[in-house]
Amino acid sequence: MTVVAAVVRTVGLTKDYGPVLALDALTLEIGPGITGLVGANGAGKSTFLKILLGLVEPTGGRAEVLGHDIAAEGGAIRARVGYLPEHDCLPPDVSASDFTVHLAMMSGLPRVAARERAAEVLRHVGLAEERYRPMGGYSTGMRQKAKLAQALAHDPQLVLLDEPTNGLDPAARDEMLGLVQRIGRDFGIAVIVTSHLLGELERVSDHVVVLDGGQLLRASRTDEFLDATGSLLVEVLGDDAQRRMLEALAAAGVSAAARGGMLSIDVTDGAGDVHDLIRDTAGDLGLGLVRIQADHRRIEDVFAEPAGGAR
Ligand SMILES: Nc1ncnc2c1ncn2[C@@H]1O[C@H](COP(=O)(O)OP(=O)(O)OP(=O)(O)O)[C@@H](O)[C@H]1O
Repeated sequence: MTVVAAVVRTVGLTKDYGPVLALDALTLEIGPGITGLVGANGAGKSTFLKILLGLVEPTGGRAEVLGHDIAAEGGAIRARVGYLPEHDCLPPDVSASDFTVHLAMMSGLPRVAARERAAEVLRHVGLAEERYRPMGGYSTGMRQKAKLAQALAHDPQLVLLDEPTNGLDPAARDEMLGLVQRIGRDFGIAVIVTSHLLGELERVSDHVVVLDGGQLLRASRTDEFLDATGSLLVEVLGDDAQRRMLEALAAAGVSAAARGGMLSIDVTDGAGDVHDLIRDTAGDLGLGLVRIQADHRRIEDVFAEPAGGAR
């Protein structure tokens, strides 16, 4: 059996910025693959990534990245890890090509190899055409791609992506999530990607880690996380559709509640049976069944539950 080493391991990792406790004794292990790091604004996600890179010093605890101790081996870590920072960091007068070549050379690649590598990563992120234009004229989506390209320039084993979908419209967001998925699945690079939206990360992550107030709220495989939701969202159309559907389901012993224009239906006792029951009930009542979908948990719902894992 292959033993898969942890990509990141922390023990009691703590960071206070004076009175603000950004990370509160965080003990955590992150494996290979794509890990979504989720939490509300201020939960400590950016601080966590910056500590792993040696950009911020912890006030307590310890951490290892790819088996290297952050306190003693920052150089070795930065040589193997790529970073997409949350905030804008691109010089406006420089092209994505020059920027990426420059960073690849700073990481130790000779000029010719750096040029080849930059062209390759810029093509991967979809900036082949525009790569010679100054980045000041780029759209937000293009800027995020340029930030992603520089994170990949030195062929890292792990990339830390801080809110890569921030400020993107839905199409650009989908494209960025597709790129994140390719980096993890096709290139075999471990990815830790943050967002304040669980919904978008569950699509691409193998694992999800939820931080709240600098503490670990939950860490599990994404499919376990989704299973734990235990409910379906159902949309029905017709006269007084929601009330009639709720009554019929209650009579069949299934608990359900109205949520916005949808019904949230408990399926903890067997999703297959409940699917059939919903379809048949809507049919019997002469209602149009528009859709049945898994009830995707929102971050607020996770925070509303007691800490300590799945229900
Ligand atoms: N340099 C700093 N000085 C003082 N407080 C800070 C500093 N950086 C972060 N904080 C505080 O630490 C807490 C955690 O911030 P952090 O940026 O790590 O969270 P986050 O989950 O990444 O949120 P966001 O997405 O808003 O950046 C917040 O309360 C923040 O205000």
